[in-house]
Amino acid sequence: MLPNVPEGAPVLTAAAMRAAEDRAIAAGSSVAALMECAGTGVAEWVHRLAAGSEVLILCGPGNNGGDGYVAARVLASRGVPVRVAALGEPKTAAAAQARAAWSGPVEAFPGGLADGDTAPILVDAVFGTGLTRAVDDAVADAIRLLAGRARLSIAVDLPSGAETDSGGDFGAGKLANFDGTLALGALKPAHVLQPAARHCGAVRVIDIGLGSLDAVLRTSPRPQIAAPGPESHKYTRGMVAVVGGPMHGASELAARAAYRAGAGYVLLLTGGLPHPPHAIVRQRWSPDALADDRIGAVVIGPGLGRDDRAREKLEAALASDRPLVIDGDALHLLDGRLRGRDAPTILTPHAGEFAALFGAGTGSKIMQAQDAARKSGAVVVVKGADTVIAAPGGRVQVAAPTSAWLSVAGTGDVLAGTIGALLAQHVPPFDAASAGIWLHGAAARMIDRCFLADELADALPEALERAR
Ligand SMILES: NC(=O)C1=CN([C@@H]2O[C@H](COP(=O)(O)OP(=O)(O)OC[C@H]3O[C@@H](n4cnc5c(N)ncnc54)[C@H](OP(=O)(O)O)[C@@H]3O)[C@@H](O)[C@H]2O)[C@@H](O)CC1
Ligand SMILES: Nc1ncnc2c1ncn2[C@@H]1O[C@H](COP(=O)(O)OP(=O)(O)O)[C@@H](O)[C@H]1O
Ligand SMILES: [K+]
Repeated sequence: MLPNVPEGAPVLTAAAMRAAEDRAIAAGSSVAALMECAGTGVAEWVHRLAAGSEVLILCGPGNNGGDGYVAARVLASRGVPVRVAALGEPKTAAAAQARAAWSGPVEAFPGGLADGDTAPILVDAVFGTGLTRAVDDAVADAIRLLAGRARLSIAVDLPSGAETDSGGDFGAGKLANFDGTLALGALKPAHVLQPAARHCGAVRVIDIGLGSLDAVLRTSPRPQIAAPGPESHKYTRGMVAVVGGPMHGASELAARAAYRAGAGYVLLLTGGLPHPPHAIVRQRWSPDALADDRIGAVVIGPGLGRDDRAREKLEAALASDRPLVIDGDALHLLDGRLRGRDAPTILTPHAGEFAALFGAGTGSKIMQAQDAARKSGAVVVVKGADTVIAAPGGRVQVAAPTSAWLSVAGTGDVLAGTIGALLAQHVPPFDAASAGIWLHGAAARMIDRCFLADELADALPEALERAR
């Protein structure tokens, strides 16, 4: 049930890490002192996890390798059997110093080790945040082979070959899968962005003495959502209007999810005969249906269609002063129409909808989401296995990885309804998006097997219980 990365934690790019390191050094620390902290922290985790088994540490030429030498020395001093294999000589002063303090032998890597001469515990300290170009095939192949054969594999700071800021793969599809990654000082984007994130295993942060970190980017925190009090009634709990269209199932899912996420009243504007769940109030669409002041949020897009009638509904929703969640089909009809809208607006595109709305884009998913939020003036949720939430003012979060079982039809509709429920309770739009994604992900993690989107909606109350 625990997420694979810490929640509400700062996420620093390679440049921000260097700046934090510079600040620590200006305040009296040194690269060697930070490396000593990092390597000792790694050794403490490995000592606990190795339970006496032999550890093989692969060291690269930079400071990531330096961390590896420190860890080797500390582990050996605690009686753990350790072998070290290095990719060449250290190129930095701190790494050279760390290697000089390691009194054991240093084997050549990849060399003979590529044949699979491994140990039960494999520690990858080959490359970290300093990697700026593709890793040689022989090196990437060897790390993958050794990690695959180990009983437990741990990456120091990052899986070697991960691109720190974009989560890309400098290993040309050869990144190894690790059981765990020990992030030094702070999380980096590669711990939460795909494809790198899926190679990290469980990520834990080691404090290396950088002090408090002021990061724009964070992982989404666990929200705190209060249970209704005695003064609550159905309208104070939030009234959500879901604007439906020809694909009824999608808007039904959004409406059901809105209730399950705590809304007090859900209005489904499609018409049709009553059918379960009867709590959903069904009304025919009319352009003045959104005039009801009690409506706290409108969800539009799931099952809306893309015809003239859909356009007319979207126009009415945009013209209203109600907070909006715009998803699915409605995203395809937007055409820059958000301009001039003052009420809170949240866009929830998946990658295809995002590209259709904002173009192919360059830079990391985080930068693209920030850019889209700035241009549109809306909170933008770019969905996927690494969901990014960005606000027009620059605030940005990445959700902790959840469950790949979410990759099934209708889960986006459930998300739109979930966010709508929080928005209708006057939660500010960025926080409503963040909390909605957390509840959605927690529900998926709790089921943790193949499910229907309906079942995901029905698991939301249990997720709500965990957000108190
Ligand atoms: N920031 C902090 O606060 C602290 C950071 N610390 C640690 O430092 C790490 C960052 O260290 P780093 O900057 O020395 O870079 P690192 O990741 O070891 O790799 C770069 C080295 O590899 C080389 N190289 C690059 N690409 C290559 C390739 N394709 N194939 C082969 N070689 C290649 C490159 O050499 P080049 O040829 O480019 O001169 C360079 O020598 C960070 O992740 C953390 O573990 C802690 O110790 C203390 C506090
Ligand atoms: N591989 C995956 N791992 C984790 N979450 C995923 C994955 N694929 C999709 N999701 C999540 O599932 C939801 C799918 O939404 P969407 O693509 O709009 O589906 P639909 O339109 O069918 O409802 C999003 O919240 C997305 O983040
Ligand atoms: K590494």
